[in-house]
Amino acid sequence: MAASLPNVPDLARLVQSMGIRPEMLQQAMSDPNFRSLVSRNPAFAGLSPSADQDTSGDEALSRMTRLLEQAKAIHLREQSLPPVRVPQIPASMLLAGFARSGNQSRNMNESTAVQIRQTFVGVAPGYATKKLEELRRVGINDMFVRKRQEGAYLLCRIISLTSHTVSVDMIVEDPLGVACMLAIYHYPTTLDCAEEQGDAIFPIGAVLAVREPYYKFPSSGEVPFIRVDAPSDLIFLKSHSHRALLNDVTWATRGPSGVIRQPGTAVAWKDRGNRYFKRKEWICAASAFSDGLLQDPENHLLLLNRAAAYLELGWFRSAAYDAERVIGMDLEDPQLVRKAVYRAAKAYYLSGRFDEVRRFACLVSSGAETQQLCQNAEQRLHERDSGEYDWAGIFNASRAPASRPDIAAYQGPVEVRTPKGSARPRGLFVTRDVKAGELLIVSKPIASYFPEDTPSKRGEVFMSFNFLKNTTDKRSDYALIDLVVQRIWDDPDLASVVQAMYAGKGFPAAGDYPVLPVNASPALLHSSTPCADIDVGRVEGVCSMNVFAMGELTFTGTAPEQQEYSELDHPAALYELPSFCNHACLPSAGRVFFGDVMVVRATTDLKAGEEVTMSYCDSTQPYQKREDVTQKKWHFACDCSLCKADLSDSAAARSRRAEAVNLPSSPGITAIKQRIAQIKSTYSNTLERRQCGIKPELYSALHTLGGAYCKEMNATRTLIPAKAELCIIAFMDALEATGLVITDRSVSGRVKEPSVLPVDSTKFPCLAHYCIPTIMQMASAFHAIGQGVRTKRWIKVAIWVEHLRTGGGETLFRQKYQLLLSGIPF
Ligand SMILES: C[S@@+](CC[C@H](N)C(=O)[O-])C[C@H]1O[C@@H](n2cnc3c(N)ncnc32)[C@H](O)[C@@H]1O
Repeated sequence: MAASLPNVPDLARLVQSMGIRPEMLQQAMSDPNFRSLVSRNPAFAGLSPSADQDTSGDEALSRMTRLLEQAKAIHLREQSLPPVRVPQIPASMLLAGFARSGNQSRNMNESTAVQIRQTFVGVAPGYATKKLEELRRVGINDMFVRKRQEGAYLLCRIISLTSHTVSVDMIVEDPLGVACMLAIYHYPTTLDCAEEQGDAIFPIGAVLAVREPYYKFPSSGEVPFIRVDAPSDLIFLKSHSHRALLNDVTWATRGPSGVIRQPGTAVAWKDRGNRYFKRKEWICAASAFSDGLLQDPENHLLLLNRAAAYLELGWFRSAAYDAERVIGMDLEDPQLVRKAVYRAAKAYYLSGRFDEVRRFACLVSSGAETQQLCQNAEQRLHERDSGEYDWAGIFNASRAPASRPDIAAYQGPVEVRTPKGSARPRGLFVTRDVKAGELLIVSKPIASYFPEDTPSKRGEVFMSFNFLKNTTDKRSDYALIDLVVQRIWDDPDLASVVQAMYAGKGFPAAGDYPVLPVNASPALLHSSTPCADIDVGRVEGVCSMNVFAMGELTFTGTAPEQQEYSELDHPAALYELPSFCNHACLPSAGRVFFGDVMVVRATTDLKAGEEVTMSYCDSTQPYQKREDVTQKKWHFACDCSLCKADLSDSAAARSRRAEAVNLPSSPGITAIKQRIAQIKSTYSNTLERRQCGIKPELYSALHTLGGAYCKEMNATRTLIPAKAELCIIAFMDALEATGLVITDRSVSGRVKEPSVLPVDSTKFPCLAHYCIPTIMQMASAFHAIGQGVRTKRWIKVAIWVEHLRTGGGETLFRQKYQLLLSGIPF
């Protein structure tokens, strides 16, 4: 039964105005993830799904896939049609319609408003690289719809307030008075900004040049609009150099009403900027200070304040430049000098240029805050150069929501290269022999997103259709693209790094890596213009192919501070070095996250020159599912030792195994045992299997069996030692299926060598992260039957595995598994 549209006034109109056809929404409503969000929203009261609407995960997935396919078909159809000219729509009509829909969304009551935000990834038509002076001016009526106007720019001015869904939209007019809607995507900080902030960034009356504009029809509707995907295509015509372009321009209309008078002096701009700053509207503040500096380029207060705004925006290069300029002015006021020194030091610190921070340690003019930064910088330099970290302290700090630990990045014995004389693609390799557990990389993200960063708008339903991956993405996946654009805004070297990263099929080959420093101007000339043209399409590709969901593969029990995220939004980040790591289902390296910091360690001994691989999928899934992920999303066939072992079994055996794994879960021990027997019978004793040494599907089933014994005893609240032993044996079998070599399988009697671990500690299990919960449950079972020595020995095994996986030894282990350890005297 199809879900009916929610009984919320304006929703239907809102949905329509966003280009979402009602039937598309109907289909989305049949997805359980989507519905779970909706059902938790009071605005959707009356829409709670009834039992007969429930669908299995697979069914929901195929519905979402159909929704995506429909959207893609509309997009492709539109692209296949020839460009057309359109009849002119009077500006007054456009303005009236736009104001009506804008007012509706502005007037929505925050608590009951339903906002459906739909967007697409993979539709950017390109980005402009030619300077404005090299382009010819066109008017709106000169443009064709469904066409990017190459070699041209549109001169226009804003004549409406803004409206905001995913893009910031407004009505603009050209000098002839012809109007159209302009939609700006990916402009820094606008994804979740308030309407008023949109109005301040794009104020009525502002004159803009849109380089190589793309005029298009909306996904539903007939009124075309100009879509700006690359925010660097947009130029605010403010500076003297740009004013020259306006000299011969006359405007046919008297201009819009509602223009807010611009400050006439640098001081007035400063005051305006300070007001924005207080409201944490950093980009508006930076723009106001920049405008003031256009009038008075040497104004130290404007430079100092702009440095503070840039720090908030993550534009550290320009923040340091502005602050250094103030330091260079030798001001007499010691307080101002102290501020300048601190802001410069902070900019270097936050951009990881810790050596630069050192410079400020001996300055008489530096205050206590700077001195503290200098001390911290010494600690960071030690981390960066030695790879020695206080992991327990970092773990503690990373328990806070949206944590971004203050530590240095580290590049251990690894390098990115393309293997010569091999079909292997470019990847990450060790430069010397390393041991299992050795630290390879500590990576701070290029950009990271936590749902907590943006206080969620109640009732928001964010749908991002990704045509590059053919997936319906989470809000985080889309938000990450904007954050990367924001980071690139002020960092030309980072732009080259992104250019050098894999962006997926359909993009020009990635550039060389490592990248050479870019010869660019030392800072932003104005906050509204990025340091380089931004290839947004490539940023989308890079984010799509390299995003990491932070927090995956961590297991600490259910710690109360662990944040629960909706299925539609979760923490996500983009990293530099880890993105060059190729995949293996049975990888040579594993990752853990401390907040948004990714730590990569070897999971096996590696000889110099061997490849560092990580798993892109759940390695306990059967071959077919893993292959599906690597082929469909990444377009390659994995040839790791696990895949070789699986392929050495017959195709029929692999199918039977997949079938057994996919059987609906049954809690009964007999059923689980049957499934184990079925799975076991599908593995052949081939050379490849023996070399690989693991049976992940069997691990999962045996772990479930051990858990079922525990559950049974918990349910009856009776401890039956014989059953506890069966449970322990199942867990041991499970651990052996992950490659752990157990040297003492005894479950009762005297322990012969209590000080020796009951495992071969020269053989580290590749699937270490799966082992910990199993070992901990087994230790609990030993504890329950009064086997104190065995309990301690197995916890020591867990510490050994966890240390090699995460570092931090017993101290970190105790903190991390506090909850699981509670009740076990250790
Ligand atoms: C995240 S990138 C990894 C780094 C990439 N090789 C590069 O040059 O930047 C993912 C892409 O690398 C390639 N790749 C990753 N693992 C692979 C493997 N095991 N075999 C072949 N190609 C692989 C695929 O093209 C995949 O889409």
